[in-house]
Amino acid sequence: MKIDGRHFRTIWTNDAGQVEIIDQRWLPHELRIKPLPDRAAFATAIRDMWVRGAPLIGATAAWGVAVQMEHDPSDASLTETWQVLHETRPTAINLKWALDEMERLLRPLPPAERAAAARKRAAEICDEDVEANRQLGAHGLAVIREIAARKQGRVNILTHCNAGWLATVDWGTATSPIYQAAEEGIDVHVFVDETRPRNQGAQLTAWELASHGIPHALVVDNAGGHLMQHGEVDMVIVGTDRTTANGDVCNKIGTYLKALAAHDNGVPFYVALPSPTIDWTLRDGLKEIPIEERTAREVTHVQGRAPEGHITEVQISPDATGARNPAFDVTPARLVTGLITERGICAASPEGLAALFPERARG
Ligand SMILES: CSC[C@H]1O[C@H](OP(=O)(O)O)[C@H](O)[C@@H]1O
Repeated sequence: MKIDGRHFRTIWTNDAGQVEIIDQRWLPHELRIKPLPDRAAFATAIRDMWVRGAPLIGATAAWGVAVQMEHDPSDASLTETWQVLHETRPTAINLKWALDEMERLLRPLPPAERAAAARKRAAEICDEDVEANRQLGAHGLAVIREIAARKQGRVNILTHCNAGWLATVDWGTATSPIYQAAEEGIDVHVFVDETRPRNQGAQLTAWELASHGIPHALVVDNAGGHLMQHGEVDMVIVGTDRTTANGDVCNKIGTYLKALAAHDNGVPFYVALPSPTIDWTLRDGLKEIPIEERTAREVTHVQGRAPEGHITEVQISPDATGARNPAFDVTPARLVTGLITERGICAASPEGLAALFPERARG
């Protein structure tokens, strides 16, 4: 999407063929571009959330394999790279999807052919993500159009965390319908959950929407239920890091609470996802999806811009206070109104997903 009128993706190759990314840790205050010269840099970028968001994690991993094949295309290197990148973060299934894609392509090839093939496939994965998110956005747009027609007025949408273009290669998932609705002239307004502890909403989603001139308001994570009780939310739309074959949705911590509030107040709760985010092997998200536990420091400290203008981190709790930091939770399918995919919208159920992905239903 555009930053000050200039089109960006979140990951790209520069004129010298080097992979570069937006280092999202410094947004919204600083736009820092970083090269990723080797496998270690790719692993650090994913693990330390220079890049984050399920589709972008997958795309970054694919490029990480491609860059490593230019350094060492041996079988051992391919095996080790799968392992090194896979262990960076456990929850987003796109990481394993992308690594498996690269493994399936490269393993049968002679090592001498692997680097070129890997680079080609990594670029394809990025382009496929952009197109899938554009397509799912068009499907999600229909939901927003229907609400706008019914209300004959502003459509108020609540979203949690950042499932924007910064979480993907471009367009975003939850934000793609919003961008397309705004482009069509529909009056949309977005309540942006700050999304503690890392504030992806406050720092990333708010920055995205502000950059695109989309009306929005930042709210604390605990305000969503109140807004829904008072009829101020027409729909909730979020992304996901892994959705099971029966429609259970794993997403940033706090999503489940929004789904409960939406269900209690009759507010439609949609999840936007490209199909690499579906884990077809799982049917019980609560029991089977690994939930990443991140550092206590992410909870006990918060990052921001100091009055002097530099970015800093401050402690918000007593020295003696520890913290738990589960980074995701699972929303059961029964609380999900619909899944918005690149192939259309379906119920969060095995039947719904099978209707859109019959090749998967056949196993
Ligand atoms: C379109 S996937 C976005 C998804 O990823 C985020 O997690 P993180 O920032 O920790 O990578 C969050 O769960 C978003 O909904």
